[in-house]
Amino acid sequence: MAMKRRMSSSSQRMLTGSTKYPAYDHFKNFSGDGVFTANGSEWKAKRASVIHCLLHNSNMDKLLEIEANRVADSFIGEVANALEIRKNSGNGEMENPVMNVVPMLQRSTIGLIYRLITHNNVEFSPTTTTGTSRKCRGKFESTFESYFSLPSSDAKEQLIKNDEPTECNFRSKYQDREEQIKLLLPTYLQSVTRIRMIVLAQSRSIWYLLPRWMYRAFSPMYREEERTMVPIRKFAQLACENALAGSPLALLNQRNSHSSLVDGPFRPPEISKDLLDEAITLLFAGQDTSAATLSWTLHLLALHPEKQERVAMEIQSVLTEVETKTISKNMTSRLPFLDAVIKESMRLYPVAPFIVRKLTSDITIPIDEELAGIQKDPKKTISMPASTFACIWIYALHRNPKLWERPDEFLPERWIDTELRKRDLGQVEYGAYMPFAIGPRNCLGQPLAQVILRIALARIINKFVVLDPRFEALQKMYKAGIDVGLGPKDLRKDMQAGFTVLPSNGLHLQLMERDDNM
Ligand code: HEM
Repeated sequence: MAMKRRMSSSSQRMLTGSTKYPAYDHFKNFSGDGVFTANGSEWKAKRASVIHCLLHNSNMDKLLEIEANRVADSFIGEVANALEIRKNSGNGEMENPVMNVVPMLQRSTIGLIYRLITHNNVEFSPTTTTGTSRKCRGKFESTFESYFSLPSSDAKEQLIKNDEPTECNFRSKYQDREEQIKLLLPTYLQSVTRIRMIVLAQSRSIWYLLPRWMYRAFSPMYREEERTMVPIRKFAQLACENALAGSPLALLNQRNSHSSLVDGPFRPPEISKDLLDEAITLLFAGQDTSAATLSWTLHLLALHPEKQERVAMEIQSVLTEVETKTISKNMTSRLPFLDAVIKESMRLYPVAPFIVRKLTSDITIPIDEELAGIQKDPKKTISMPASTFACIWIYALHRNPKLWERPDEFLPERWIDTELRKRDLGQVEYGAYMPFAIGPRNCLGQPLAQVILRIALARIINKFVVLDPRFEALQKMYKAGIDVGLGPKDLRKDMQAGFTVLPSNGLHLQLMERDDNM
């Protein structure tokens, strides 16, 4: 075990003594100089500001609970809508239509992050008429009203960009922008899906090695990137303009770290470039990763109905006890199997599958775990001098058979109290598990993501049985005595290449309402 620990801790050492500069310069056209791409003291100041304004925002915990429940409500509303459309189009007899849940999850999660950072109450997906968000709102009425209602007359100053409106033009301006952002949403989501691929393609091309000005002057890829960025910047700009006082974006706007005014062709001069870059970063980081992780988790649960049933029973027992439909952050601590399912899904499908850093000092690491006795044989190590670019392939680390028992299996049980747990938790401690990265540049949104994923998944699984029609067909054949030699692992989806990964060609599932859902 000691040897194994030393091996996995090499990634920890690389991440501690390293910088993103200049390895992430190809992200700069996308996230500019936001916290994701900034470096040195500028990055430190930005990270401190974002953490302060986003995570230490008063009432964040309550808002997060409301919003995570609302992700599920939006998703449930989308499913109901899709079923209705199918019924009206004459396919009503088809009891269990197959639907691509990825765009549904993308729309649900963008609503969450948009509202969290702007406090502007826009709904991007259709909600259920019996939606629990309404009940939830009742529970946190005062919080919700103060943060999310249309501003009343004395709240005029709440907009960041306030050109002294009268009551009347204030309302219409506000509603116009709300309308604009809803219209822009489909194009925004298509564009962020595309930009993930362009940025990755760039990092794999000759342009990555050439000066940035050459890329901008001569590369057709740059022109495509610019075209793709137009709706992304516009969406972020509207988010900044719609942000209400006290919201993370409004608070960031007041901080030195984010208030430099730089003019540009795509933004009004009132909004600093720094704020716009941060809005682009947070909207993407908060939406894409959560939607992708929820998609992969539903994918795995559909291929493992017995694990899905165990999660459903666990949720049901907690909900029955407290007689509510909404899930609170506290309740998630009583859902250990759900927690294990999410951890295991992020082990098999870390949605940011690799990260890159430039080393700031020389390091020596063992080249293989069996060779980890470096003191005995110094030749079996590899030295990496300062300035080396090191890529940590998180996906491979999470599936390394020398670090994990049965690495390719979906085994949530490994995170529960068993022999496996003892071993695998040891690996976590020593850096063999890092879906949120580790070190100073780890994910700052991790505390939010943990709550969002748990609440949204619990609500969705409590509402629906999630089925993969391919797996169902396989089961039927198996019952009929036809063995085609395929198992759940063979039905796993490929990852669509991008700097974050979604299931390739979407995720087509059947969602069947649970008879016993509360
Ligand atoms: C399932 C959800 C999430 C996963 C798996 C995830 C994963 C990651 C990973 C692996 C990194 C390091 C990337 C790199 O160095 O290349 C990162 C960084 C980051 N994440 Fe997340 N993330 C998630 C959700 C969020 C959320 C909800 C937010 C904020 C709303 C967020 C904001 C950020 C930011 C700002 C950084 C850059 C931090 C820095 O460079 O100092 N993430 N995330």
